[in-house]
Amino acid sequence: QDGSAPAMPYEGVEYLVSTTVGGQKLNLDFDTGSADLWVFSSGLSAASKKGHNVYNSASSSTYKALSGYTWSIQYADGSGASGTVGTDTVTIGGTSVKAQAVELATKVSSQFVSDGSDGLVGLAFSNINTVRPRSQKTFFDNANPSLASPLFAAYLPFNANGAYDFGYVDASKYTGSVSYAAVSSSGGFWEYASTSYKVGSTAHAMSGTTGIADTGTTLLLMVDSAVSAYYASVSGAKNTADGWTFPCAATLPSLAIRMGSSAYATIPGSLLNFETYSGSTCYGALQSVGGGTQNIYGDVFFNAYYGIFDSTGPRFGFAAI
Ligand SMILES: N#Cc1c(N)n[nH]c1N1CCCC1
Repeated sequence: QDGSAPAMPYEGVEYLVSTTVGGQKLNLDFDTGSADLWVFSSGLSAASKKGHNVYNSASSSTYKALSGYTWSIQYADGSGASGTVGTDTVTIGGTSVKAQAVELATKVSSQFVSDGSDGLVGLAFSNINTVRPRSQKTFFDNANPSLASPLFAAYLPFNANGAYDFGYVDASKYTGSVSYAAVSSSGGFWEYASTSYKVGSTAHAMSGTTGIADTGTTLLLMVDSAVSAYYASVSGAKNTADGWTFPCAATLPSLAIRMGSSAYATIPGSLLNFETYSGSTCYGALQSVGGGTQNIYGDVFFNAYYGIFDSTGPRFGFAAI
């Protein structure tokens, strides 16, 4: 049951995909960095529901409660949500899963109330799903057996409509050839070795570092050694309390990231200026991951590369768009 669903850019911070849950339409944030499918539900306070589409299990004829099951998730950015669980039919583009675990939010943090999404579709590995007493499978894990090829792909062009393809690689969405990085899923992420990078044409080691392909994060978050080396080449760059800024007039070098043991993915300088910070000062799309040795390659990466999440291996494929 292959299919493709449009992904609409929202305020430059995420891409939303129209998804039906029990016949009810919601705009969900597809997140390859987490593994819970959760939705704004009728059980939320009126204040939390403001501005959102809300799923009401009582009006779905195909909803089944999972009695006594709960979920609670905290994201690295401090946001979070929690609630109860049931199953329902979830349809994304042409791909449908009956009895998909749907996590009903009865509490959401303020970041989600002011965000454009009506919930998330987690597409990381099911071993990090938060449902208790028994963890639940992701939409991709459930759909996988019905797909022609056991994979899905993310096409997220900068400030333009993109797509998530399920079950096939769409050759019309990229140029050149696909390179692959071997994935280790033990941490629950689409994680691969990422042990060097280039600022412009100058290569630097980044030993012992990995990267995760994370469509639920907006920016490129990397270890401090790489971020400092990058901005050392940008005159006027400063590390402020809010993160790295630089003069908007600066010419930004490209950043090539080694993916697995093979090829580099090159992010052009044009994609590394995220937004105006204040006046003629701009804010970088490359920021510090804050600690540890795991880089988070978010939407900015996907603005330059079609990403293929292939459960054979598993492996992560990338091809320039
Ligand atoms: N923090 C964080 C985060 C991440 N690393 N992947 N997805 C995230 N979120 C999805 C919704 C809010 C945060």
